[in-house]
Amino acid sequence: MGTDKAIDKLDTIVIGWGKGGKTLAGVLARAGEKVAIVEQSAQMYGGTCINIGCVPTKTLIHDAEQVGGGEPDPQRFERAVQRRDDLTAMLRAKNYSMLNDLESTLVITGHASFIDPKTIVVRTEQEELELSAERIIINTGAQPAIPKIEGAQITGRVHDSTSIQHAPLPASLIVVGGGYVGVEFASMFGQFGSKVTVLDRGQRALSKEDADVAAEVQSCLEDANVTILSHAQVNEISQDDSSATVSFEVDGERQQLSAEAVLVALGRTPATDGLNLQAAGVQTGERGEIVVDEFLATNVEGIYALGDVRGGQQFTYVSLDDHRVLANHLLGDGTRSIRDREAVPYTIFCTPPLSRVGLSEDQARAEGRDIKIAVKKAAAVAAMPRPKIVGDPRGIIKFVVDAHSDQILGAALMHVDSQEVINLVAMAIRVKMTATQLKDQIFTHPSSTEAINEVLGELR
Ligand SMILES: Cc1cc2nc3c(=O)[nH]c(=O)nc-3n(C[C@H](O)[C@H](O)[C@H](O)COP(=O)(O)OP(=O)(O)OC[C@H]3O[C@@H](n4cnc5c(N)ncnc54)[C@H](O)[C@@H]3O)c2cc1C
Ligand SMILES: NC(=O)c1ccc[n+]([C@@H]2O[C@H](COP(=O)([O-])OP(=O)(O)OC[C@H]3O[C@@H](n4cnc5c(N)ncnc54)[C@H](O)[C@@H]3O)[C@@H](O)[C@H]2O)c1
Repeated sequence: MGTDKAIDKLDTIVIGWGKGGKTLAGVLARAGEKVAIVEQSAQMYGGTCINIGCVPTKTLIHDAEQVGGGEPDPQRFERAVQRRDDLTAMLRAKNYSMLNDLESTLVITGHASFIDPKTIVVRTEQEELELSAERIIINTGAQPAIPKIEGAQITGRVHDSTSIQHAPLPASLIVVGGGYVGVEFASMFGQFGSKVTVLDRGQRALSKEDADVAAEVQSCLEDANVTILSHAQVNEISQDDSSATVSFEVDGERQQLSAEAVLVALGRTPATDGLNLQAAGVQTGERGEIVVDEFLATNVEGIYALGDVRGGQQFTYVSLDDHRVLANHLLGDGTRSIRDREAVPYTIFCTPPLSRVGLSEDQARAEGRDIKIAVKKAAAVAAMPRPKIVGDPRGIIKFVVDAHSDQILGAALMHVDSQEVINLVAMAIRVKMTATQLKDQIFTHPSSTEAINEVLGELR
């Protein structure tokens, strides 16, 4: 698929098919603009989320949860991989036609780089194309960070989050990095039967979470065949025909572990290499991120950036909201800004999922706030039969509330369906609902949401 339409003069070029950029391309085209979207790989129409990020990983996690541990079953894993591939192929094709079917949108498959502030060159499989437009929007996402660890190059038994999705089910796996990617893959492979060890340099697992919440996650990971080693500073990775070995230090003591495969998950770096931003004069920051103002404008007139490439929180829904800010700035009344976001929640899809919004107890205390806490293990919530019905009553539910105003400051929900319930809590925070008002809402039954009635009754 390449350039099958001729559009004489472009108004906007979008570089990279990320969530925000593709949505904005559609909005601008429907508003009458002539738009080109440039994506470097036909396997990436639709961007990271649907091809190598959220959707494929959550599909595998869902299927792993149906297995729930035991001996590795490669055939079952292969069936899950096939289901994932079918789903991502369907979404990729749909994404392609969503833009390509628009009369005034040109889809170009090739790698883009700047020649000057209004012009890019696109290297397709067949040719080099020069494209110019008054407005250029950069939405090239992020890529796995390459750590300064000897032997950490992605080859053979050493993987990043993309390559491991195409590797056979390992009997044993070492995950370097206990962040989102590390925890999700550890939990997933553990439930498919791999013996998993996570090495993280943090003081304890999930060190950004309160100790009681992190302990619950760690306990559920242990149920899933996963061991977490904290304070682990990885120095070297080596591999041969049969295994890979990771050398690391814990409190100055040198240790080694071997496994069939290693996953390196040490963050994602804004994808600005190869864009030749100097030719356009676009300013970047310390991590290579494109520097933008609150309306997503770069320092160069007519050039904007959105999504992971501009630094900030790396979530699909943040990239999507970036598109709302930019659309409002370009076509609307200009009142939206990335600074007006409040209570942005997140979910780490371990099993059961951990979802968070706002302040943790530790953060609230560090800010010197006078707070009340409500906390209960999910299994102890009498009026929440849903997790028991679906067979996983594990987890913890915690609310942090201002002792004087009764405003909800934050929540940590770790239980079945928490990825849904957290959105309701986030909205309650945004509309400034008090904890008492939220506690007394009517919720459906049997649902996971109704735990809120009981847990918020425990505030003290
Ligand atoms: C394994 C994994 C799981 C994740 N799970 C979640 C999750 O559950 N929930 C969540 O919200 N977020 C998740 N994320 C993060 C989320 O995927 C990203 O934050 C989001 O996809 C970023 O979107 P974006 O709009 O910045 O661009 P992307 O979707 O990253 O798109 C950028 C596109 O630009 C293309 N490109 C790059 N350079 C060029 C160039 N020079 N020329 C042409 N094209 C180029 C790339 O090929 C890519 O398709 C996950 C990420 C990973 C890696
Ligand atoms: N469910 C989701 O929303 C989801 C899922 C996956 C990824 N993501 C996004 O992708 C981004 C990247 O995820 P990630 O997990 O790669 O990065 P991350 O920043 O979340 O985690 C990296 C981890 O590696 C550890 N670390 C760093 N250097 C180390 C070293 N040398 N030795 C040992 N440990 C080290 C850090 O302490 C940290 O815990 C996330 O920030 C997130 O925004 C989101």
